[in-house]
Amino acid sequence: MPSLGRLHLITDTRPGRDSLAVLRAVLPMAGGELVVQVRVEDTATDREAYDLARRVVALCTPYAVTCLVNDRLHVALAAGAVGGHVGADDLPVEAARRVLGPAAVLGATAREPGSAAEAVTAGASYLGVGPCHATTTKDGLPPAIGVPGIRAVAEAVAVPVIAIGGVTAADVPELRAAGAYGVAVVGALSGVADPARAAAELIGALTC
Ligand SMILES: Cc1ncc(COP(=O)(O)OP(=O)(O)O)c(N)n1
Ligand SMILES: Cc1ncsc1CCOP(=O)(O)O
Ligand SMILES: [Mg+2]
Repeated sequence: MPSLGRLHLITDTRPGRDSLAVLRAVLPMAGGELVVQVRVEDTATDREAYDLARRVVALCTPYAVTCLVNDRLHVALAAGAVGGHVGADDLPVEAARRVLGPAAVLGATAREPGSAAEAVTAGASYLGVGPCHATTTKDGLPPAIGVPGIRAVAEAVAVPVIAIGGVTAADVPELRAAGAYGVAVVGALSGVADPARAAAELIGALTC
């Protein structure tokens, strides 16, 4: 299994956002710490997801940056991604692992220690844990678990914990102190004037 980067850039395909422009800005300075997760709206067709994933894989390959696909594991396989990410409404982790195979990177969402440990037993290679803080990026999320919630999961599992939800570079020191390995962000890179600079700040905080 390839070593996992600490900064997970999740594509923002909401209207008015340009996820490929953000990725082009971030890739040249991110080095091995970047993971890109292709995430499309639920209303997107598989063809749209596949087309975006192919473009993201093509952009990531020259930089040896890991590309994952959220939810749609057939798209991950078809597009040549390194793996995928599943949550409670997606394929169960053990089924996702069977689909992707033993060598793939497979992320699973968790928000408390019990389900986190179960996801690892079922084959997750990392956990996306949150929402850490409140966020407007996704509707219908459960309450934020805060840094203590991240710590509780990190203490319960031996795989990398990736904190998600309203995370900025300023949050990184206390998240690392709580046991988080890395962070996954949408708005902290997509909603800013200078994504390359924002990524440099995040990676600096994650690797110092
Ligand atoms: C790294 C990471 N963590 C959590 C999620 C959320 O996945 P899920 O709960 O399945 O919700 P959707 O993203 O599918 O709406 C994630 N995508 N990545
Ligand atoms: C997909 C997802 N799952 C939990 S929070 C979230 C969105 C994170 O976006 P942001 O980094 O902008 O808060
Ligand atoms: Mg999902």
